[in-house]
Amino acid sequence: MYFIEEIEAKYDRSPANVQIGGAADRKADYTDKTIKPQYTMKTYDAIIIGFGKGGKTLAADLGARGWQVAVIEQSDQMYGGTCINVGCIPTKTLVHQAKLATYRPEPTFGQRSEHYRRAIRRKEEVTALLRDKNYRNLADKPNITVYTGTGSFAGPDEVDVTFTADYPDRRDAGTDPGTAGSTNATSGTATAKIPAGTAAGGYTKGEKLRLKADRIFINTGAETVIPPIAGVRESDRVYTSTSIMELEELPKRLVIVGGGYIGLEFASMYAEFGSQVTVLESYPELIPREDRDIAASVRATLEKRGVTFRLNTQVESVQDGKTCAYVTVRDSGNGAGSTGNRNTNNPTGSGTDGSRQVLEAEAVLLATGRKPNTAGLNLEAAGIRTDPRGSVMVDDRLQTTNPKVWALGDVKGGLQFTYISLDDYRIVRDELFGTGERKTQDRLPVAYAVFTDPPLSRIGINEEEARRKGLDIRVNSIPVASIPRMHTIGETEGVLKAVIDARTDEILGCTLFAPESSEVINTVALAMKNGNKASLLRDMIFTHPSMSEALNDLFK
Ligand SMILES: Cc1cc2nc3c(=O)[nH]c(=O)nc-3n(C[C@H](O)[C@H](O)[C@H](O)COP(=O)(O)OP(=O)(O)OC[C@H]3O[C@@H](n4cnc5c(N)ncnc54)[C@H](O)[C@@H]3O)c2cc1C
Ligand SMILES: NC(=O)c1ccc[n+]([C@@H]2O[C@H](COP(=O)([O-])OP(=O)(O)OC[C@H]3O[C@@H](n4cnc5c(N)ncnc54)[C@H](O)[C@@H]3O)[C@@H](O)[C@H]2O)c1
Repeated sequence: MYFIEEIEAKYDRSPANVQIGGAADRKADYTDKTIKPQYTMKTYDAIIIGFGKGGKTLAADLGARGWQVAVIEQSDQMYGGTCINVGCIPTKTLVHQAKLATYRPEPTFGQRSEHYRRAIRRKEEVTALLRDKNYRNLADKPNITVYTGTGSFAGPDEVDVTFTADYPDRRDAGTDPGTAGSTNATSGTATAKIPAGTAAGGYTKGEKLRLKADRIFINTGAETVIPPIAGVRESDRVYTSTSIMELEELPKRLVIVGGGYIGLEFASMYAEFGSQVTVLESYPELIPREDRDIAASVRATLEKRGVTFRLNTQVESVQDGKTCAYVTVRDSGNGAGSTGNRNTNNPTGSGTDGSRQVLEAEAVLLATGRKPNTAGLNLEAAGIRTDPRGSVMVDDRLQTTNPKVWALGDVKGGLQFTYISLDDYRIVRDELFGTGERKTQDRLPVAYAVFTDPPLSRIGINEEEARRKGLDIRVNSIPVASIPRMHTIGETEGVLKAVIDARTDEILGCTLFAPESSEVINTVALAMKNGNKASLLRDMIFTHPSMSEALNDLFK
């Protein structure tokens, strides 16, 4: 039932000033004065659904230009979005803490667990700080309203907010006097406060409000894919990347389902914290988009840290026991690609049944991909179409199939990185205030980094792609051990690789599996973006001793 009907049915009366659905001329009869006409429609210049990177940057920009902006965020623990709260920032805080653990390894598991607990606390501090900062950055602006609630389309230019937290401030919706300004809007460690309003009253959790704007931006991000594995939803020991970072007990044995970005980062991190880690990947190859020599180097390095890889492996079920979970796995085909030490050195292995095996683990992490967050957005009501993967369909300027609505960040599919969402904001900004020429294709090539230890960073095409395309290339590869700087810090594992056009000297791609590569790849990106030749990096004067100076040799 549509919400206004729900309220009317509940109280058997019609609001005085409802402007929705032709109800404005209905008779007002509020005998219960505690009932507020909070479903009066409010009009903004822009509505942003989701507090992600692109959306929050856009909100601040529009606010600074004097627009009236509504930002709708479903959770008071998610101001600032995925990156700040459950993505890049908490993971990289933990990756750093895990690295610290390797400098002075604790002798007992108990001591390693204590370090892990401190690391989780540290992560909480960092995310709480940034969450609060992000909240204030928008909510403290006079013409930006942050609604803590779920956004859902009610029409082509209308969005309903269902409040998920009490909202005491009614400065811009208000018809009721009341209190404002002092209520803590959050729970847990974040302590962002709802700012004081000029008029007050507020909404309670579950209440609804309708907003209208000529420009609406969807920035609702993505959520973990929960694979159809028997028992995963029932088990108390199965985690997502979000929930495992709340786990305060270091798991002695951790099984990770999925060997992609999240799988590898968590495998590297938890191995350094002191867990015995097994990665289960259904695909026959690890990180299939990378050159095989790079994948082999990543795998060998993580195996040295104690990670066990099982490729071509299907997870059949997860069942909780008294002290651990039992993960039943089955090797597909001939098991080619499974790690050589399977069944002999697998720390989690507890028994076999033909090609089946049962692994024991204190925790199981699902790292099986992320899908666009569109459930509940009621996109059909606004004529917004999605593709077969559920991503909001956009053109190269991010406009959806509704000309009043744009989509930014993970929700529109494609590359899922914070800096892509930020660049989406730039495209929208250009569309609204610039020449309207900036497009999604303009940002290529895009670099990325997987924060294993050492990180794997890449830009452009790799050797195998170049050869498949029949390009005339020169491939340079050097081991990390050849870089003086790496000896000074005692980290000599990894490899650097560059793909260069043999005729034009153009840089086609670069992969760095090396310490500090998540920084150095940006230098290569800059050169590529500027159309510089490989000779620029070959002859560039870099500081010494540094990781960057390795580019002199790599681009020879
Ligand atoms: C564990 C992990 C590690 C990562 N590490 C990195 C990294 O190192 N580097 C990197 O670049 N990227 C990383 N990413 C990816 C990165 O976090 C995302 O690409 C990025 O945060 C996406 O931002 P966004 O703008 O799409 O929206 P998000 O930041 O996802 O924000 C969407 C917001 O919308 C809210 N929302 C959803 N539905 C509704 C609704 N109906 N109504 C109201 N609000 C709603 C959500 O609560 C959320 O706060 C990582 C992701 C994960 C999960
Ligand atoms: N450093 C970074 O920038 C960073 C870090 C983490 C995440 N992210 C973003 O988050 C996104 C999601 O990461 P992700 O690792 O969850 O997804 P992913 O798509 O990178 O990897 C998922 C992996 O799980 C495997 N898989 C799927 N179902 C399986 C099953 N049932 N059993 C075994 N294996 C299975 C897939 O074959 C794949 O290798 C990434 O695409 C990335 O954009 C970025």
